[in-house]
Amino acid sequence: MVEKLSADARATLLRELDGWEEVDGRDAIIRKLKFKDFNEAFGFMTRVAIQAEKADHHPEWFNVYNRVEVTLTTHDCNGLSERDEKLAKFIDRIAG
Ligand SMILES: C[C@H](O)[C@H](O)[C@H]1CNC2=NC(N)=NC(=O)C2=N1
Repeated sequence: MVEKLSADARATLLRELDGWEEVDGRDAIIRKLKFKDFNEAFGFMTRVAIQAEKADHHPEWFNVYNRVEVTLTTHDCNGLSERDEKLAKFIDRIAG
């Protein structure tokens, strides 16, 4: 069972993260990233995919050439959980 973050934990998380925004109309966060080219973007996605599979927590994402948009939420609790926190922090570490 996965629990939603408390309102406090959620607010703290949004302050700690780098460039994430709340998604309109749903309990989710999105970060829009731009890379030098497709190779850099896909390299990033590969690293996130390996981490996501390990943690059994998967992003919703969109890619065109050098742009990647990552949306995080936890379907199992219909909102943000510690799983999103961990994956968002991983993404911030590797995105620089
Ligand atoms: C059965 C399996 O553990 C679940 O479906 C996992 C897989 N990946 C997931 N990813 C995300 N983003 N949210 C989930 O609730 C989720 N649940």
